[in-house]
Amino acid sequence: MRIDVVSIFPEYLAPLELSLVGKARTAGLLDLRVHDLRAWTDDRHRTVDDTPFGGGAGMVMRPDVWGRALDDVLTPDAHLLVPSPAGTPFTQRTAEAWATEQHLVVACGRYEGIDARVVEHYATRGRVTEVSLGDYVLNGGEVAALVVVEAVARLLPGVVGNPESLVEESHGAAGLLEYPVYTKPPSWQGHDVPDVLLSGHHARIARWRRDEALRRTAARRPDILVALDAVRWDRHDLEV
Ligand SMILES: N#Cc1c(-c2ccc3ccn(Cc4cccnc4)c3c2)n[nH]c1N
Repeated sequence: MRIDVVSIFPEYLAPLELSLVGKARTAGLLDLRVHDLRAWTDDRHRTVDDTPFGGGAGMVMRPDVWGRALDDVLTPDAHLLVPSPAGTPFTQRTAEAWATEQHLVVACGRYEGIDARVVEHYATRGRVTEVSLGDYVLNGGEVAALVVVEAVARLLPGVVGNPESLVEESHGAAGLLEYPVYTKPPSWQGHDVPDVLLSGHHARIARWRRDEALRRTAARRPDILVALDAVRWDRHDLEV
């Protein structure tokens, strides 16, 4: 998979050289390219923004600069992603879908956003998705680019050592929040690891983990349970 990220702060994406994503790049599983939008400016001040038509506070990113950049970076099968507070929510399901793509291009806006005609134009030439991390306001699209790249890259075959671990994660295949995890020592600061986890009884451990995942999901994210109409659970077991 190839992922291109275009930003006026390319150094914001430096953390993607570390850890799992860094290893995926070294192993040739991910071709990640980060570009400085200012490379496509046409003036000595390397201007990327201008005042908004219709007035209002802040500045808007110019369509011509973005157009030159995206014309260079996009390929025929690319999916253009534009982080935005007005975008559709990015979820694990989104990450799973995008992990099957050949080429993702992330256009990181700043200021008050990118001139709307950029999305309008490239939607006539290929797939474009305005995507949001959640209902809060960031200063630009770079954090979303970090999140999308990591969430997608870790799903690529060969990136995560044990693919089975992807199934039991929060929001994984079962859709529930993940159960609590423990390691040595068996007792710490007066807090003991649940006995069942020390029992070696795999069926009981699996049941305990399932119950804990359900309990956590019911307590913290009842919306997920409502959405998971396939999940059959007994309210009495949850005592919630
Ligand atoms: N994904 C995502 C986002 C963003 C986000 C993404 C891109 C840009 C480009 C500029 N801003 C600042 C800005 C602030 C207010 C209005 N319009 C724009 C961005 C915020 N905010 N919150 C999210 N979940």
